[in-house]
Amino acid sequence: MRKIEIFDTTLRDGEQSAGVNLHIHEKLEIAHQLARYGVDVIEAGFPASSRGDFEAVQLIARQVKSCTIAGLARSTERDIDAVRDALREAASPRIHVFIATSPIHMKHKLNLTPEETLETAVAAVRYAKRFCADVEWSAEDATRSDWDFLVKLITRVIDAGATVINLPDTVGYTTPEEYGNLFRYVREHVPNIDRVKLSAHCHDDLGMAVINTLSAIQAGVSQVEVTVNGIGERAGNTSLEEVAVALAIRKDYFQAETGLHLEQTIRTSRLVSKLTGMAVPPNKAVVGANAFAHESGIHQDGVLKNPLTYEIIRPEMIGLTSNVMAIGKHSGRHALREKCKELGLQLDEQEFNRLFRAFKDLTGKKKEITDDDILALALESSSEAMASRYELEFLNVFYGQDSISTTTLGIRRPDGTVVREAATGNGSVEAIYNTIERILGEPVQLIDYRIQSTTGGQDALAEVYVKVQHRGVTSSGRGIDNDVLSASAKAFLDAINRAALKERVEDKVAASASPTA
Ligand SMILES: CC(=O)SCCNC(=O)CCNC(=O)[C@H](O)C(C)(C)COP(=O)(O)OP(=O)(O)OC[C@H]1O[C@@H](n2cnc3c(N)ncnc32)[C@H](O)[C@@H]1OP(=O)(O)O
Ligand SMILES: CC(C)C(=O)C(=O)O
Repeated sequence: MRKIEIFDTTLRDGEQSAGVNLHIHEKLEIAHQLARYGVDVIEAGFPASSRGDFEAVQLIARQVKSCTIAGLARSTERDIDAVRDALREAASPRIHVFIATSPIHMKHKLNLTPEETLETAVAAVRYAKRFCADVEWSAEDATRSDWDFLVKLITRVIDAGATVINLPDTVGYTTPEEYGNLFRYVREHVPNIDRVKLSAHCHDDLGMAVINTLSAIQAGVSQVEVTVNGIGERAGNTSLEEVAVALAIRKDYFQAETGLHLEQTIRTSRLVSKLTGMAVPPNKAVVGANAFAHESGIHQDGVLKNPLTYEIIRPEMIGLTSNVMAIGKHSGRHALREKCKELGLQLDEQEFNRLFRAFKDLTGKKKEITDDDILALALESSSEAMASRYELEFLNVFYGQDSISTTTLGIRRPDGTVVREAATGNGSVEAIYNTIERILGEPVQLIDYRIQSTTGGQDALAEVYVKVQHRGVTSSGRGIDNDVLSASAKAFLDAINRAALKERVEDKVAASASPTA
């Protein structure tokens, strides 16, 4: 099994993400976590770019001793001096120097001829080597550079003392096959290539950073430059966790492994997301919130029977405690039954079927179904509540600012007949309650009315509690709906149903207590 070294550049290239600016202590916290994760090299910053970056690299070099600490420098003595000074206390320092090698960069950005670029690169490596044994050299925009020119450059910088040669796909332009072939070409044509490690560094402009990096591994590179959550300049860099987990899961295919403690993956991802303020998209491979969430009934059934049916990565591998059964529109009975078990709900078959129907209805009205929603629906569907109920059949409310609220409402009686009535009130809720009273033909006194939303968000369910007195019996009721007025009507009817139930029980008790003739 080949060992692939992880060169993490979250603190340098990752911090180049637009809008990200890490405080020195945040950088240190990330560096400690990267060390815990087991990366081989931390590129801690670009010391010449600012006082803050210099101090961050210096602090990390002072405190993090289990990894190589690298600092980036342009091919100038001033930049190299800054890296040297920042890394003075590092246990294992690396100076990383770069220069662009593509025609467009040399001509338009550096204003150098290829020959001048070559001489600058060699001089920079030679200078860096005076202070540090470990010198990485990068050919910026290598994938748009002339391959024979690269061969010439690489040969010379190795002679000047480079220990690692990095060929970045700076603008995310290459393809997997092309990038692999570039490394094969360099390995075949650079005579002293055996003296160095080869490194890949990719950007995600065309969404191919990870696959290009994996292709480079197949072509023989032994170091990959990556960032946590794939953050970085423009569309970002190669995502560390995607490469690491791909190598672990497809060990059989890549025949390569990292020294990472993969169970630190989620913790590292969340820390970087929190400190950079860059949210991880829910569908992001490995670390996205949905990466281990199963929604559809057929998948949930499969995973409940054997997780391997739909899960190629075990959640524990990356530090999660379990997968997620997202209960929603596409869920089936197996998943709902499992959820009930998890919530401690004991339902008989009839109650469960009622709950399942109510749950499916709710998914038509509400995007996210929470545990509270299920608990509320289960209460509504219980046998006790279902016994001899008055049920709301339909409800129409007319409300206008300067007019009297009017309700037309239908109730299904326990014998199955539907009674319709209309009434007015000072407000919509009063109009509803007056209509129900009229249908019952007897007064119901409202003692208390409370409303709350069971869940957050715009599509939250309304939960109404009422206390009523009906035929001398006080009882409370509860109604849940995504409409406040329907929930109010349901709560009122629920309280009346419970009052009737109580009355019957009390009658029974009284009857059994009275002497028979
Ligand atoms: C592909 C990459 O990710 S490369 C790393 C990118 N990272 C950064 O740029 C870090 C943040 N940068 C900064 O803070 C600033 O750009 C600094 C401090 C580094 C430099 O700032 P300034 O001196 O004002 O220069 P500015 O950024 O405007 O221009 C870059 C200069 O560096 C030169 N340059 C670029 N790359 C190199 C190189 N590898 N070697 C030598 N010179 C280089 C450019 O040609 C330009 O030179 P010029 O001023 O003679 O035209
Ligand atoms: C400086 C190099 C390593 C780089 O970040 C790139 O080319 O993308």
